[in-house]
Amino acid sequence: MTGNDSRLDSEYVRSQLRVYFIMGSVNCRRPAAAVLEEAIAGGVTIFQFREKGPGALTGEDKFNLARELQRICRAHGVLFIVNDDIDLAIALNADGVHVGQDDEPARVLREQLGGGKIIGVSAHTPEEVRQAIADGADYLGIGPVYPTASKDDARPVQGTILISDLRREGITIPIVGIGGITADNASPVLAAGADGISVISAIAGAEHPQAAAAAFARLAAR
Ligand SMILES: C=C1C=NC(C(F)(F)F)=NC1=N
Repeated sequence: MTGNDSRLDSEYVRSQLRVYFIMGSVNCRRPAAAVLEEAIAGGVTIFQFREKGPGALTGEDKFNLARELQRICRAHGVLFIVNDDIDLAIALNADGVHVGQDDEPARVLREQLGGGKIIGVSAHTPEEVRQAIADGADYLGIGPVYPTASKDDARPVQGTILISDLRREGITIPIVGIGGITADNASPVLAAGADGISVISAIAGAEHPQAAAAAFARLAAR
């Protein structure tokens, strides 16, 4: 039994971040469960359920889809993370949550979620990074690295500069880059010092999600 505020080993978290697939029903061209099965077969290492935007499911439909996608992740040993919806994460005993700057700080969430859960925080500036680390985040989502169509209120595109600045300053917290990442532009994100790349439409919107995921897995292999 883990204590209410116990944290997973940082190196374990880092190892799981290589190919971070994020999606909800609105991102998929075909049923989300089929897309997730393909993405996992292609080699994604961690999944985030992010049911957001016009047409997103709510209530019981959202809960049922989340539970179906969690079942698929568990069947393949892939971590299942919930975006923003803490109550849903608790109800499903998800492996963790990912929150933005306008959500509760990581230390509060850790109490609510119980021990042994992963808490990821979006950070866009050095100040947000410092605060998230102080609050006990397990990893940071930094971006948008490139222009993105997946988030209509994205912050200004920043390239890989903040990622490389943090590593140059010796900040070692696990980091994933996010925002407009494709197989053609993923390598500079890893070269800048990110431990993984996170992807929505390049996999969810692909004609063949398994092949798309496999391309990222090849790029992200150590
Ligand atoms: C806005 C987001 C920023 N980063 C990430 C992650 F890739 F998981 F770190 N997920 C999000 N939903």
